[in-house]
Amino acid sequence: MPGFRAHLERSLSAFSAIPERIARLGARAEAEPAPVDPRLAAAEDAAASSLDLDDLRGDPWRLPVGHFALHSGATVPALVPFGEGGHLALSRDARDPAVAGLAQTALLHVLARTDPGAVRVVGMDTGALGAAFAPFTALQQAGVLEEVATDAAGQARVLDMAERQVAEAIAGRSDDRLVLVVASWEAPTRAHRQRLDALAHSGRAHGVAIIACGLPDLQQATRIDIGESSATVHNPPGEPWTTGEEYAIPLTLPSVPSSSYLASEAARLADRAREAGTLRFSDLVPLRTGDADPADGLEVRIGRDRSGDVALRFDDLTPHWLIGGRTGGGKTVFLLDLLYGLATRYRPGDVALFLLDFKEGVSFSEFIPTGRDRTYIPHARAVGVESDREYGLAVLEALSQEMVRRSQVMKNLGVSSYAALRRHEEYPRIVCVADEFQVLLAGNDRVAQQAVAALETIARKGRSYGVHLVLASQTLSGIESLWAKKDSIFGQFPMRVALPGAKTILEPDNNAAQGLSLGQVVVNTEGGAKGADRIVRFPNADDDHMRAVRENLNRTFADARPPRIFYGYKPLHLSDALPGEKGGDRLALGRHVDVGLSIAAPALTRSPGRNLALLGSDKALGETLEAAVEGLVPERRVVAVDETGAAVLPEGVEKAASLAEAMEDVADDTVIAVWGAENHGLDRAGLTRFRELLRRGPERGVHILGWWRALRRHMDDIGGSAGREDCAVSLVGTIPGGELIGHFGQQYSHWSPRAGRALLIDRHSDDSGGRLIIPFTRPEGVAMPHQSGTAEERIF
Ligand SMILES: Nc1ncnc2c1ncn2[C@@H]1O[C@H](COP(=O)(O)OP(=O)(O)OP(=O)(O)O)[C@@H](O)[C@H]1O
Repeated sequence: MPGFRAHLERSLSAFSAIPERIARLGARAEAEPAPVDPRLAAAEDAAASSLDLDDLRGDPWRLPVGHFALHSGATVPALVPFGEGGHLALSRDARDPAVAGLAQTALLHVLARTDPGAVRVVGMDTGALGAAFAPFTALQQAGVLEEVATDAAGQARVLDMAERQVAEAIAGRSDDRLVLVVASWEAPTRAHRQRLDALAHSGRAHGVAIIACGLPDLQQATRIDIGESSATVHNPPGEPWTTGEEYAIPLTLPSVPSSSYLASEAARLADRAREAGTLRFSDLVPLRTGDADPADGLEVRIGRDRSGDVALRFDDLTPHWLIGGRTGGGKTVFLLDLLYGLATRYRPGDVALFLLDFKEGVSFSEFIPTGRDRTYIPHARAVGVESDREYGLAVLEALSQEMVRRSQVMKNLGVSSYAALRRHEEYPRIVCVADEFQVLLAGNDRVAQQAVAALETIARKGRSYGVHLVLASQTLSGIESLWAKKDSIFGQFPMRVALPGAKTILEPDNNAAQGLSLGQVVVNTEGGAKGADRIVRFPNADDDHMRAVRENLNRTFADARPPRIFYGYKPLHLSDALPGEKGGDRLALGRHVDVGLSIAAPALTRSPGRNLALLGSDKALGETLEAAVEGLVPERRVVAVDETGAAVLPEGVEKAASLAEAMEDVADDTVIAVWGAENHGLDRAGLTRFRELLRRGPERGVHILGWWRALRRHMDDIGGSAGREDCAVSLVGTIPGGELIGHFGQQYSHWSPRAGRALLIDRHSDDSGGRLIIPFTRPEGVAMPHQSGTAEERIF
């Protein structure tokens, strides 16, 4: 406002001439009241009337400190420069009610004339235990008055905060101001005093303004000496009012404000701050759908800090993020803010989300269709709910493969960055979020090792191909595999997001996350380094708004497919299989734990060894055999032998009373399925015949599918290691990996049985170590046949 500034300078220079004239009156002026020189009075009045008091009073950085009484009897408000214009230093501390009143009024003056959030306040009152701030409880509750120090530890904290403010301003990360009000300061230590002086020195230009009561010698301050009946104002540091040291017209301090006035004004300002600081989910996540360009990075608003809205980026500088916080600290909500923000800013063709949740509970249910709500986020390509570690690994490996694919395309196009690739091909940026990712890396087993390797590849190279990781965890301390690789992997995660209770997300010497409240987060884009922190407030998620966003997205992108969902806890049934996934020579056993949940269906071809052994005592394997058989009929002739008495045989299956009967004159293209094969009751000749069928059957379309509840019995029945190749496909249930080594080999020792999963070993495939599958089980509600006592007796 150059006009105003020029006007002010003119007015002030007129005022500054007055004391000079007083000075010329010499000693007479001091000795006894002289008759007023009418020219002086006229000059004072002229100067006073030329001031635009409305403008001056509206300036937050002109503190009202009382008024000057002119010789004519008129008064003019004293408004001293503050902030960049200097600090304010009063000769008495706020235990003097007049001083307290002045400091309190000055503070309210600043807050009332600046935008909410533009000024933070901290205080010290060690001499009166915070009494000077008592009327400002509402401001404290609203977070405007951030801390009042009443002891040495508090003083240190307040000085820390002010120093951080200076550092942030110097680094260009904040443009708000911090007002430090020292109401009283009992016996400051030398070190603390030096820190205050340093703050006074550099704070003026870098965002810290001090009102110092009882510290008249503070540097860079307009000093006011308070006498019994009046006060004297010294020259403001940046704006001399007079050629002398002090301003000769005495100052009358403002009358002491009532505490009820102070409290009601504080409450008004607190309400205003609260309202302005409340960021709603709908502010971050608009209903309309955006089409921002992902070429140079993804940007998403996640909340607000002191200087306004905060947007974070996935780009070359912050390609991968690490998020931490205690349970209940708001991690899920933060992720919802982030992901819904991305989904409303970018088209599904430009951003692809892969969401993995390794904890119990359904964090990502807001992205997928459910029974009650068919809407979903079309950007989500794959969602793992209570994911197996193997599923997480499969997703990471799929992302690595996608990077390889993109690298080949980029090579062909002669480009070396994702941004350049986007000029030719519309590959989406990929954001993969793994919640409680430490589960994936727990221990030092095969999955952990492979997951670390995949993470490392993506972390190192993802930025070039537009692939980004967000790893979230309640704790990082248990992640042995990752700690071992700490430097190599964590170094690739410059973006650190620390929620309340986060321990190891920031550097060990950085305690910025301490004292965060729910809804606040520390964002640090320098790998958690101390001093690079922004405290950001993010909104709570809103179910109704999320649903409205999903509905809108589903309307706008009606062609987008729903995400592939992996429910770690849900059983699968053959009835969910697509027509092309079963029948013919496909033996549908379940689904692989992979990104596409591909069908696990070994082929029953005429090659040697194409027989199946289901191994383990869990009843679910019997149900898997039921599904396998059901998938074959009616295309294949199936003869079933149930030695358990518990099988539910599908329609169209022929029954045989025993394996011996089933093996009589077997026609070509016949499948023999046996439940409880260890109870076959074959004699020596029968066993020979059985082994012969295993060996020679497949070439004429005859296959044996058998469920053995004991591995040793299976090994004996097929003739030990000599018959191993005759049964090339095995589905292993409850048998621990250690017991598999003898028959299958060392590479299967990793298998640890668990409910709802089985290990598919196909000696003719390339999968070293087998593949984890979710075997098909019997749909609930299928009646068990009457169980005969004899059958039961034979099992146990
Ligand atoms: N910004 C916020 N403002 C207000 N309330 C919030 C905010 N963020 C989270 N909450 C509330 O805090 C509670 C816990 O949040 P959330 O479920 O996100 O935590 P979490 O860290 O994911 O916990 P857990 O890991 O145990 O699931 C919820 O009731 C949520 O509504």
